[in-house]
Amino acid sequence: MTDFAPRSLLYVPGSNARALEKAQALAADMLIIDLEDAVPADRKDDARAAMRAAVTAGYPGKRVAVRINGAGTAHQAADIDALAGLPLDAVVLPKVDAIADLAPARGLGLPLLAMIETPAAIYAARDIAADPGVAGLIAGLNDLAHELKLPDGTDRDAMSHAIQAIVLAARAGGVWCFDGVYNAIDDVAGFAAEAAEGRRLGFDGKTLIHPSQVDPCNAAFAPTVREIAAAEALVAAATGGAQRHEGRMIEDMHVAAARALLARARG
Ligand SMILES: CC(C)(COP(=O)(O)OP(=O)(O)OC[C@H]1O[C@@H](n2cnc3c(N)ncnc32)[C@H](O)[C@@H]1OP(=O)(O)O)[C@@H](O)C(=O)NCCC(=O)NCCSC(=O)C[C@H](O)C(=O)O
Ligand SMILES: [Mg+2]
Repeated sequence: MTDFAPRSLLYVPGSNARALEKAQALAADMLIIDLEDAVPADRKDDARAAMRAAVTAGYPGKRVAVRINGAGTAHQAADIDALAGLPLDAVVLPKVDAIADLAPARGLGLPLLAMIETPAAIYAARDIAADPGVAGLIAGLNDLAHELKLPDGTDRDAMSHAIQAIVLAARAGGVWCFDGVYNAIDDVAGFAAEAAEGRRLGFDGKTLIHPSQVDPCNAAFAPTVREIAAAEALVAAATGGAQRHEGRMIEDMHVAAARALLARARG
């Protein structure tokens, strides 16, 4: 994968031909073609075939991953077989509860994006993120809410400890981390608020379920004009060590962060 983390990762059901086609023209940084929860059990074979055809035809300019079914399911082995020889950027593994769950996909030789979506996974996230095959963690907050037996519609503040644990584990392991999906596809303001919150919490990007979420997500995770100007001023003013800059103390880590933001802005 390229150096920069994808900001927007759009799930595209492998069983939805129109969505696979439409994804060509969307500005998502990464497509995640889904063979898991979006695909009914009796359509898994069709979805694998459609996924292979779509990936073989290609998605120019986009990174492409496939989410396979989880370890211990009846579907995973056939999913892994279906990935053979495809030009993928990553494989998304759902419901990774322990590093043992990574084993079946290791032979693919592709970066793994491990989904953290159970209480057990929250406690194992540090080990999972430290695994050399893992390139990033993805929060699976629908499943986590279910596993936690949260009432339907509960604010995600109820999962704040778990969400921060995912970011902490990813940073400790030096890998990317991506926020969970926002289910209310018609709630534009709600999506924007949650995407902004995800960035504030330290996520690199957000997983998405609908084309309408792509552009707002890219905007939420891109440096703003104001941030770019502030970073340029900070870098220009930096002399090394602690100093006063525009009414606050800055040190070397602030300069490093400003340089990283500018590099991200240049793409
Ligand atoms: C959520 C949806 C089922 C909504 O479907 P629908 O009401 O049919 O959508 P629209 O009519 O508004 O669609 C408009 C057009 O956009 C295309 N479309 C829709 N979704 C996608 C998509 N994801 N990628 C590409 N294109 C898409 C439609 O085909 C329409 O096209 P056109 O004909 O030109 O008008 C649907 O959006 C959907 O299925 N989304 C993805 C669902 C999914 O993948 N779910 C699994 C991943 S989320 C998850 O598992 C969470 C995690 O594991 C956790 O635990 O939290
Ligand atoms: Mg899930």
